Amino acid sequence: MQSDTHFRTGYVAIVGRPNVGKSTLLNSLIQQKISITSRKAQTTRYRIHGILTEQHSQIIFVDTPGFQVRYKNRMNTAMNKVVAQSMQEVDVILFVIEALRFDERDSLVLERLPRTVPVILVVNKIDRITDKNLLLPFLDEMSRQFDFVALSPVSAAGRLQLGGLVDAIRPYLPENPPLYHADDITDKNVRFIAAELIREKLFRLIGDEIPYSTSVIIDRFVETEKLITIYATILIDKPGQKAIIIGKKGEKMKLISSQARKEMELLFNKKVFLQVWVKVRSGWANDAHVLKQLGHE
Ligand SMILES: Nc1nc2c(ncn2[C@@H]2O[C@H](COP(=O)(O)OP(=O)(O)OP(=O)(O)O)[C@@H](O)[C@H]2O)c(=O)[nH]1
Repeated sequence: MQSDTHFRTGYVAIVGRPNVGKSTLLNSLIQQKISITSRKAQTTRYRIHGILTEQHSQIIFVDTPGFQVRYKNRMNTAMNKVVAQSMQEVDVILFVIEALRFDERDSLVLERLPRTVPVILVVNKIDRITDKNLLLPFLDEMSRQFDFVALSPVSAAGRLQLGGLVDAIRPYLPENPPLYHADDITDKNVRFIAAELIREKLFRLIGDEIPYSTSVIIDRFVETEKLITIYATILIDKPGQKAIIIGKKGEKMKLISSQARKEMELLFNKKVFLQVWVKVRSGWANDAHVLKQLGHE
């Protein structure tokens, strides 16, 4: 039997430009839907821990937000700070790019990688490659750009070669006992997860009309033995956005609430009563008080 002293536990940051599949990768690795995914860019706003516990190791993933370049406000500054900070503190960095694609936005992230932490290049979406002969030269070219400790081609969505990625991470984790119970999937509290689920439904069901500056606050979260009661508010910038979110006869809002509630019930394994309001809060992304409620400062 292997002694406990050989158990490895460490922190891993997932970085990369928006839309390369960081959230999908995290979800596939921990096989739980915690981090928000969407076809749109820049939907991840928080630092999220996903935990993968195996027989001899525990990997604590930090899902960092995409680099915010579109809008300049306090929210983005706070987020960039989170990215920089989480990159310094971890044991391994996964730098995620798309297969056969490396543009200046990837390059911007690459330039900001610390030299003091081992970096694994994760080449995602390999399921999309039609000519497999192109992969090797691409990996070769990438390995010239930075001193990666490993190159790991995967498909996060297709769950291809994820075991290889975990094997590449493991040697760089320090020998430590596990920090979390094996059943823990995240150290974020349930209020946060509830807010993320509502936000994901917003992005999925409203489409392009909904700006990225929209956010969700959980006003009340009461859990009893049989039921969780949640009151949430969707904060929007402009009064005009309210009608879009609520929809004709409240149809959109109903759909958002009921889909979010169903997922919460699955995840929390309990009946959920969910009430969602929409409020206009002009310029909220610059409001220090709101940022604090969202856990940014
Ligand atoms: N074909 C394919 N699509 C993928 C794969 N992984 C992710 N995607 C898709 O790529 C899109 C972006 O994925 P996300 O996981 O939200 O990307 P992200 O990097 O977390 O994005 P931000 O939150 O904007 O930083 C989604 O539509 C995913 O379904 C993959 O392995 N193959």
